[in-house]
Amino acid sequence: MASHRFVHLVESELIKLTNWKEINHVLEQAFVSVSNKDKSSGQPYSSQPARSFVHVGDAGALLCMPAFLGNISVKSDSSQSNPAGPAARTSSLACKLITSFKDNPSRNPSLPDIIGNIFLFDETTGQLQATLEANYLTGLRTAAASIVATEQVFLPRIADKSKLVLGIIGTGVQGEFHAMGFMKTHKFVQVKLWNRTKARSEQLKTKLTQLAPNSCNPDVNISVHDSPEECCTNCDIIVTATSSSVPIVFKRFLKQNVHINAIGSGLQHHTELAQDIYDECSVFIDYWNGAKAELATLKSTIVGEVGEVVLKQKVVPSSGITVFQSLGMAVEDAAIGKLFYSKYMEQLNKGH
Ligand SMILES: NC(=O)C1=CN([C@@H]2O[C@H](COP(=O)(O)OP(=O)(O)OC[C@H]3O[C@@H](n4cnc5c(N)ncnc54)[C@H](OP(=O)(O)O)[C@@H]3O)[C@@H](O)[C@H]2O)C=CC1
Ligand SMILES: O=C([O-])C1=[NH+]CCC1
Repeated sequence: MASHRFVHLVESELIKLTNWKEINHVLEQAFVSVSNKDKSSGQPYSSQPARSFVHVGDAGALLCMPAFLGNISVKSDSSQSNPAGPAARTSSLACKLITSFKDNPSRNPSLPDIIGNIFLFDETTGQLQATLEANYLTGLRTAAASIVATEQVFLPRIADKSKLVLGIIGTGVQGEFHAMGFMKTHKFVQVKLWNRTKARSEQLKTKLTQLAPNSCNPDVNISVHDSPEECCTNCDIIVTATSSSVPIVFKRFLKQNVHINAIGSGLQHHTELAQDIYDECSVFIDYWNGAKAELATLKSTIVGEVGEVVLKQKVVPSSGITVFQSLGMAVEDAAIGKLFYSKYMEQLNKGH
């Protein structure tokens, strides 16, 4: 067997390699890959079954998320050494194993709700190439998925993009990654925060205030709110990132043209928003295979996959409420795993 080098990438290493534009670029391709049914089209393609769950009583679950992602560029055309040429294409074979144990944050000492690793394989030989700690990467890729979905589904209908207000409902790990990713890549005049435990949204406000000078709007106003209603008022874009099994956002809280990225999961993956929102909105999803399994009880109009929008196979509404119902999918992990591994190896080969 050919010898090969195996690496384990820990969070401190991954933090140094983080670039939101590159992450959004590979996430967009992950979306495209699941909607592209024509391998010869020159677009990314993928193979990804619905993920499997092993439940540990009521305590938690182990999720197994394998995927193959073909014909992706980990660098955008503009960021490669020869920007005039097409970005080099590669592929990624990966499996994320991740546990979710809802009581972990309240343990002493506290532990994350989700704990995972991405296993990255050589796509020619099948050898294990790398393992990457996946708590940080799951935060990044879930936020990037919401950012790409917002760009595709919502921003085309907004004429003036200079006065946007962002609301974050649930300022845990995911809420924090979403606030940071959106502020790094889009201009907001205000970022509004609400969390069940208020101290946690105050802490995030402090972090975001420090980040603001390096965000798209150094003068952004960051505010903490006492109720989900107060937080959602006047928001253009909302992120719900809680483990609530009962609705916390209702239609009466919302502006007419709002876009919601609903990423949290309680007993079901669609419990954070009230039925009166689902009765009226257009829902976009990450992948049909997952939605058939995990959104079977959702009563709403599912328009299509975000990748179908990128490929112009589905049209987005020109007004009204839109929801990106994010389940999270294995190709997102395969994409971000390959991006970070490639960047790490490139630096290693340059002798850094
Ligand atoms: N779609 C996707 O791709 C992904 C989805 N997720 C899901 O996102 C959610 C958040 O994950 P993460 O940020 O890592 O977890 P954290 O434990 O860091 O945060 C959980 C958040 O949920 C809040 N919360 C929990 N229960 C309730 C409730 N009953 N009412 C209101 N708020 C509540 C917590 O508030 P408090 O601080 O008061 O406890 C906290 O803000 C989880 O459901 C997770 O499964 C995670 C990864 C990927
Ligand atoms: O996609 C993902 O990694 C997860 N979705 C819910 C918990 C973890």
